[in-house]
Amino acid sequence: MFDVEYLDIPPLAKAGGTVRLPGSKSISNRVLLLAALSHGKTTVHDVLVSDDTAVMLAALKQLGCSVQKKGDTVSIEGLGGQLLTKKASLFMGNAGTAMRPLTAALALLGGEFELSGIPRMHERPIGDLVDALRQLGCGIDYLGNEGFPPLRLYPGTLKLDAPIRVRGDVSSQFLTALLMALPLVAVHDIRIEVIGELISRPYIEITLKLLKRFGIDVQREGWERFTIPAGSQYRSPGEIHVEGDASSASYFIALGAIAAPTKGQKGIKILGVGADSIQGDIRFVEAARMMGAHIDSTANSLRISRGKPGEGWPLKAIDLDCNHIPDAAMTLAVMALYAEGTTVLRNIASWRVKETDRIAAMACELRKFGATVEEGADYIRITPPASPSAWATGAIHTYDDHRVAMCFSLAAFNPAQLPVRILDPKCVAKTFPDYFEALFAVTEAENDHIPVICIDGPTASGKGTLAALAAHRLGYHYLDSGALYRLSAFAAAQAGISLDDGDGVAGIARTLPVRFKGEKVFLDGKDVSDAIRTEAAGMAASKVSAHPQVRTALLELQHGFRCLPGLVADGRDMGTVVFPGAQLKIYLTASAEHRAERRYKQLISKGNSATLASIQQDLEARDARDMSRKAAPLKPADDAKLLDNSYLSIENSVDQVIEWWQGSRPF
Ligand SMILES: O=C(O)C1=C[C@@H](OP(=O)(O)O)[C@@H](O)[C@H](O)C1
Ligand SMILES: C=C(OP(=O)(O)O)C(=O)O
Repeated sequence: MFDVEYLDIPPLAKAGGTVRLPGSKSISNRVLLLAALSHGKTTVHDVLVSDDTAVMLAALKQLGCSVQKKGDTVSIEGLGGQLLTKKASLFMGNAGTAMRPLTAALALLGGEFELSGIPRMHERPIGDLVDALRQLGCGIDYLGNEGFPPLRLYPGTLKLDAPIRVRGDVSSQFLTALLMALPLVAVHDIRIEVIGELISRPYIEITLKLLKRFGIDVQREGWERFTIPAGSQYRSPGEIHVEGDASSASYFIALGAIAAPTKGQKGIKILGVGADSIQGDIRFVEAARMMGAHIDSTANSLRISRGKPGEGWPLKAIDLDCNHIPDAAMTLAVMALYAEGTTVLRNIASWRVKETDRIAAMACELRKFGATVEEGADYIRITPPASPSAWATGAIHTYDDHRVAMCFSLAAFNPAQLPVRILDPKCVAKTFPDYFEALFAVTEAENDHIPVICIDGPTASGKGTLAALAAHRLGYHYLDSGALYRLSAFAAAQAGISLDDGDGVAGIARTLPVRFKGEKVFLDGKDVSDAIRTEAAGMAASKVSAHPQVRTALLELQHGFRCLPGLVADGRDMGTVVFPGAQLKIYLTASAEHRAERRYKQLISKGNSATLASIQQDLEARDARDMSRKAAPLKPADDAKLLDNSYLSIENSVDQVIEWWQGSRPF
């Protein structure tokens, strides 16, 4: 997950490859709760691992359920409809699929419970569900605003003979909650009547299908009346698999529809959902086809490619009732930026009461790209920028809404080739923590568009720490090029090659199996961070780096680190030789005294003996050697910014780098 303040996505050009989707949120949370309510043990495979399922699992544990989790497999020992814990304070985050069904189940099972969430959860309606549960005799108080969480539940006297009426026009989750909870108390037939036009109907289909898997056969008449048969009993299916998330699929379906294919790839292949999906959002496929996407499907996979010019590309605008795909429809709003004509998405009033007011949010953010947007109480009308030059870009505010973050990443394919900034990208953790990693794995940018920040400077200037921290702040990759020389020397020595043998060392350097993780370095999977950071290894590195053959061999290896979304590279010739076209070059210095002092402290803290004077002497000798060598001598690039950190803390140095970087960005 990108745990950064903002993520800058460079202009993207192509897409291709295979995406394996995380598990469906709607199925995961339903199955976890049903497993907890059933008799017996249920093993759930391919469960979604995200914020929304984490709050559900935490609540189930608090309620006394035994939960074993190993990766995306969860085993739950069901409570068999009996709560072991009758008093708890449960935090539901912003998960509607946890808040609403747990409220109903706990209200009916009886006990003293408080259910709360993040501030936005306390603005998301729950009054219709509370009204229905109060008809049943459940004890429920509002702890904040009337009609909204947080709630206090307490035991009441259940009245189950009259039909239960529930409104269906604000959220289908209220009906889902009742359908999942009422089997717990179905001593005789229980009737539910839906008042008002039921929205988001396919989610009720998911509920009914999963209830069936757990032994409950709900009878229904259209969308108005549902009956839970007397004597219904939850039975664990033993093992159950969760499909990939069809709403999450929408971003990659859209990607295949708008991106030119990468060489050798036939568009995007999605594994985990397909024609057999029980999720309503699979019908996003139909909408994407209407807009021009080519989509083939199997039972549980999809393949998407962009239409030929004039036959599906640019996309065609659509006018669509999206009530059946409320979540995935947000993706259509961004696809509309690439369509000819005006797209209208209708019957989406529920957008206003989700993670944020999604109609207002989408309108505001789409306008940042130059689109003309009209919003109504229950629709949004989008006309894209008139020409490539009319496109603009901006920092996309994400309102703690995972879908806003995910769908606007697709704006990086804009024809003006502008980068897109996603603020607070970690909000995707609600349903797809590794969304951006998955996106970058199947997208390509033109090489020059992938940003590189170079930090060059003499030994002990602190450039490694600075570069690693700057990379961390920006979510960029990090290349410690000095380590490559150290690694080459280290690997050559291990292979018995003399450091004076330039060709021999170059042969090793060309295929170094190296990986950086923070400030740690791995060679062939082994952590060699300490082994290559000794003074001796530094001297050896300086020696091998003087061989031009070694520098050439490492050049290609270093270029390979320029990957999406960007790179921070530190070394001695990053800005002058390796990445001469880098977007930002910094030459970091500090006085020899300061550098010697830092190195001295480092050595002493590691238990080594050293004298300040000898360190300073070595350091000056190394500077002289690095600056006077023929191949890529150490010097600032002509366009480098000079940063003397003799009197700066590391935090201040990072802030300075980020400030310069920000200054070069169009946001
Ligand atoms: O039942 C479900 O799993 C869901 C129902 C939908 O909500 P509404 O019924 O409130 O539209 C949907 O937006 C939400 O992401 C998940
Ligand atoms: C509306 C959504 O979430 P929730 O399950 O919290 O309602 C969503 O995921 O788009």
